[in-house]
Amino acid sequence: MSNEQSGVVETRIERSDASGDETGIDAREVFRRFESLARKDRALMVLACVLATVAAAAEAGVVLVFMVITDDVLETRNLHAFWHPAVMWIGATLLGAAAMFGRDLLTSLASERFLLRLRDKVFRHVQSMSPTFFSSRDTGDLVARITGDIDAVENLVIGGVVALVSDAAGVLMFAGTAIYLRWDLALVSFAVAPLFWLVTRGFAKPFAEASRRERAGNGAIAAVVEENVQNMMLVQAYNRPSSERDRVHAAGVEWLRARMAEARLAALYGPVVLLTETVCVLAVLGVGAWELSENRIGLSGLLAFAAFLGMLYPPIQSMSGFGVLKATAGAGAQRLLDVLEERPAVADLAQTGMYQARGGWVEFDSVTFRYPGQDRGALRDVSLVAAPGRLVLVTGSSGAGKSTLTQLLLRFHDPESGSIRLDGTDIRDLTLRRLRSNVTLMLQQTMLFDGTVRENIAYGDPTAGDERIEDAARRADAADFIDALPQGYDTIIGQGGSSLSGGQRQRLAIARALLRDTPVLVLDEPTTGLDAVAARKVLDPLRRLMSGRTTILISHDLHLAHDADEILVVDAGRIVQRGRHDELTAVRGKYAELWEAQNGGVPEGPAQKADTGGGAEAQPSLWRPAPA
Ligand SMILES: Nc1ncnc2c1ncn2[C@@H]1O[C@H](COP(=O)(O)OP(=O)(O)OP(=O)(O)O)[C@@H](O)[C@H]1O
Repeated sequence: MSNEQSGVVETRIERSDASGDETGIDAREVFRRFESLARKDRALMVLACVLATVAAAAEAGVVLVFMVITDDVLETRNLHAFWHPAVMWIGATLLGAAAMFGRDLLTSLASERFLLRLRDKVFRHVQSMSPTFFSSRDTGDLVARITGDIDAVENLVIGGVVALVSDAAGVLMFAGTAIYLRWDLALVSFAVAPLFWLVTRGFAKPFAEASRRERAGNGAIAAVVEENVQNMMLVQAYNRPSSERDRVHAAGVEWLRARMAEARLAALYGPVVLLTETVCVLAVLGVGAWELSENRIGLSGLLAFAAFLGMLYPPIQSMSGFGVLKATAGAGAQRLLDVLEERPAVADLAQTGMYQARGGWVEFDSVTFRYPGQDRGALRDVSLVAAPGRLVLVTGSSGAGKSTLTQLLLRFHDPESGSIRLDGTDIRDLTLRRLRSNVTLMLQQTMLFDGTVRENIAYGDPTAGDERIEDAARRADAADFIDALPQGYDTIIGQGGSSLSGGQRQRLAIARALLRDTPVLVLDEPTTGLDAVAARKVLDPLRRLMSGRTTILISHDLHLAHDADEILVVDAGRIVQRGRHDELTAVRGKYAELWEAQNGGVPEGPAQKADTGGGAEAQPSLWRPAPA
């Protein structure tokens, strides 16, 4: 699979040369990296450019007609000669207007389609990243990059290119017309035109820096607001609204400063350009006045030429402004490429091994793994075998490496050494899609979407009909509470299932997993965070879910210890004990300690919630029969 197909983008970025510097990347680099997305709309852009040229030609035609009117009507005071050029004027204006309409429409279409492709590409890339990528970034800032900074790139790659061609056509047409009308005055007007270029060059760097600060400020606001919205209950419960407001305000002040820097520059740019234009017009008028005194030009001819300069200079200004556009686009593109240049932790290669489903054998063979940038291995020389239909319980203190096991099995990372096999095939030889379609992951934090109950269950198998969805809900013991909801299966449950209790959310997740129906199941702390009653209610559905599947159950809570075919105790990345519950409680060791901490005669109540090692809290044993 090519890099493009897998959504992996080349990582090498040539930082900008002298014209770009640390404020962003060079425009050529922006084109090189993103031009391929514009290729499909090349015909649209060419047509837009042709129409832009027609519009410029029509405007130049208007100037010529104006000259005819000054020479043949005004100079000679001959009204009869007025009507023909007047009709030509209207015709040229209509043609120009139609061409401009087409140019703007086609440019917008090409721009929007480019944005659509770029957003899809960035999002696909983000989707290929491992959990470490997301934990090391501010979500709000990431969203701002995907939604906001892509505009900056489009402004250059599509809008900028059409505008440049449009302006260049205008300059050429008007310059040609100027030479045709008065070559001597035209040469004077060309000689002073580079002043515009000098002005823009002076503004480009400060504009780029201001734009970079503005984009970063925008990302920072999004990050703080997103974090607050996510954690609003905590903020309110801890009486921290005012300090959080201060954070949002501080980010807002930073953004305001950056916006004001941009506004100052923009406000200054206009008058400086106007001044430059005045100097240019005066230079032409000066030479024109001299020619007038020498009787080489008539007054009306000179005034008409001066009016014509009003048309020649705007496209020159606009072309010079392309430098500013390049600089600001470079700043946005840099932020986007910061995301795109991150490599996914695993490469999704074409399947090489001959995979044959054998019921879901999971094997870890001397697996060692270290998170990027960490000195200590999160897993060291871990081996385990989970046979089809068997339950392997992995327990241990917090930070021991239990969840890392699941991350490796789903290939969010690859081991440093050793191998993991599914049904005898190394999982690196399977496509991610094939691997993950064999494994269902259920996390402690139940992931639900803002949709109906039905949609959330059907996420496990989008092809499932109502009957299968409702059957899954029944087997997950969720049918009763769903029926009691105002609109039953069509009730919208809010973002993250916010209108449901923790136990209800977990039972929906179980229904979804039942529907998914994969041979391998990975449960990461399925009862942690639930109170004793809610946890007890999910045990039976969990057993139904695990029945007949290879299950790796990660848990501090030993509620299902008796069900486990094998228990692995992980400590500091190593498996320090393994066996069945009875065997492990019969010897003194880490497992017996964990078990006793939860069950060993500790009276019910707060004491039982002693931390089993710094992570999730232990809960009262669920093995005692529930009160009738
Ligand atoms: N993304 C990460 N980057 C760096 N280190 C990490 C990352 N995720 C986990 N770790 C480290 O790896 C070790 C194992 O973490 P892991 O989450 O597997 O532990 P755990 O046993 O599941 O803990 P808990 O029971 O608290 O969830 C810990 O020392 C942790 O700090």
